[in-house]
Amino acid sequence: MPTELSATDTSSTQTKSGKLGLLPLTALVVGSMIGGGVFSLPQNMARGASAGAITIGWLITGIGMLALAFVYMNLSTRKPNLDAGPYSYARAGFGNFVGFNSAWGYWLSAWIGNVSYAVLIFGALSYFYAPFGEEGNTWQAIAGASICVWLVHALVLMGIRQAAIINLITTIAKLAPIFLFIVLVVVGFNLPTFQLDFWGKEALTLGSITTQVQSTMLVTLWVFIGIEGASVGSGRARKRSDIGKATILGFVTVLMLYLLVSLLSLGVMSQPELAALPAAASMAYVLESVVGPWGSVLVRIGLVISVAGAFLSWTLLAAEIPFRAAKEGILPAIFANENENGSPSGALWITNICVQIVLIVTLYANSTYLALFYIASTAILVPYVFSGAYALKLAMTGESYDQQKGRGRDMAIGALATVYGAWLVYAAGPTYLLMCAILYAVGIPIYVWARKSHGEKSFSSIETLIAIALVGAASVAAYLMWTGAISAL
Ligand SMILES: NC(=[NH2+])NCCC[C@H](N)C(=O)O
Repeated sequence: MPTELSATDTSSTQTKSGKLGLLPLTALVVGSMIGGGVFSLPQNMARGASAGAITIGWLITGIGMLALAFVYMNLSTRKPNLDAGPYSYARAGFGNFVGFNSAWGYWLSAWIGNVSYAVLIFGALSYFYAPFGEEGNTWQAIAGASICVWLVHALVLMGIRQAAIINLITTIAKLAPIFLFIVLVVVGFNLPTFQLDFWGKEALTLGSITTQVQSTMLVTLWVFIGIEGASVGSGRARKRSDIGKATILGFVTVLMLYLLVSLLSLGVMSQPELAALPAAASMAYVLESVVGPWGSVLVRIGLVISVAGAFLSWTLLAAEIPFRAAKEGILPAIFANENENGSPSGALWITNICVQIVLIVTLYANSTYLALFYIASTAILVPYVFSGAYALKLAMTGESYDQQKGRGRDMAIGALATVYGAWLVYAAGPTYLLMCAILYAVGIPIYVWARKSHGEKSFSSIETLIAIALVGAASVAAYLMWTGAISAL
């Protein structure tokens, strides 16, 4: 195949079984990002921000996330052997301990996100069976969620993979209600409602524009998680040039859908009204106010199918990442156990036991979908920031570049993605960062255990410093939680 010889790209993965054209590739990109977040966007965005601030929030996210999308696209062609996702990039660029934290953080985010999915599904079902509760965290909901978790667990142990047919059904289930929502809400759109307090100056609770924009950042991050998976499909592209096009096309499509869902809602209900809606499945309430109860039913059915599909994908991923890391000696060997069906059973068991524990915590702490996905969003920042930084490092050192061509551009993209990541760390705010520090600190002994069992040294001198800082932050966090000064859940 001629593509194999093209000058700057070192990848050979694109040439294998060139199958997918531009449209299916784009669908793959779209599908990897849209999951459950979109169904709650109207309330989640409006709860702390006005229409003006929300627009700025999407603009910043659009630029930052596109940079990240390019980073992954670039890295997947430049380093085709590093195919275990963000974790392998962090490790290649910054050593074992950073690599470990990247895998650990990605794993945390994946399964905590799944807890939020479980709560979201049962919250949506409360319309049909009230005892589940609008937040999906009553004992009935948690019992139902637990049963579903172990059902999916059993299916994956039996060797179930994400089948094309499941993908197709869930893609239709998520896109159909979104399109219909947009069309119907355009009809119900009322310009004066939309223009009401456009910058949130009159609302006493919203604060400055920066504060408002900041309040949207964990939400916009959440709905774009999965962007790192978009480059995974690149190995199946028919034409190499389609990969870039599909990434941009898919990305812009998703951004447009999110923008429309969140902004058009502000023309149906005012910002304070939206903010007062239940956080989970708020799209259902908005559509119901335009077309009546069937709108709510439609959104909820779409949500359940879409999120169930996403739950399965993220269960597979949550097991796959630690499985790979364990195979490379970065996590304890138990994560690398496989059963006779070729499923990563060790990682799967550990993951779903964690999911079960946090589901129970959710019941007692009365945690919400919002709080849970805020933690999942914050947790993924480490793998994201280090992916950007790795792309930046490659472009700066010239490693994997045969010539100067493209280095300047890649440096800019890597820098942009890293800066966006750093801004997100700031925007996440101390509560969620401290909460995550505890979750990351728990990983340290596990890392030491993994290295010890391989008879290897755990930390270099700089890694020791990182570990000490992490333990320090976690201690502060634990103390503050103990005194009740912070509570994230
Ligand atoms: N279970 C997870 N960790 N999911 C993360 C993906 C979130 C996805 N972007 C969504 O909007 O739903």
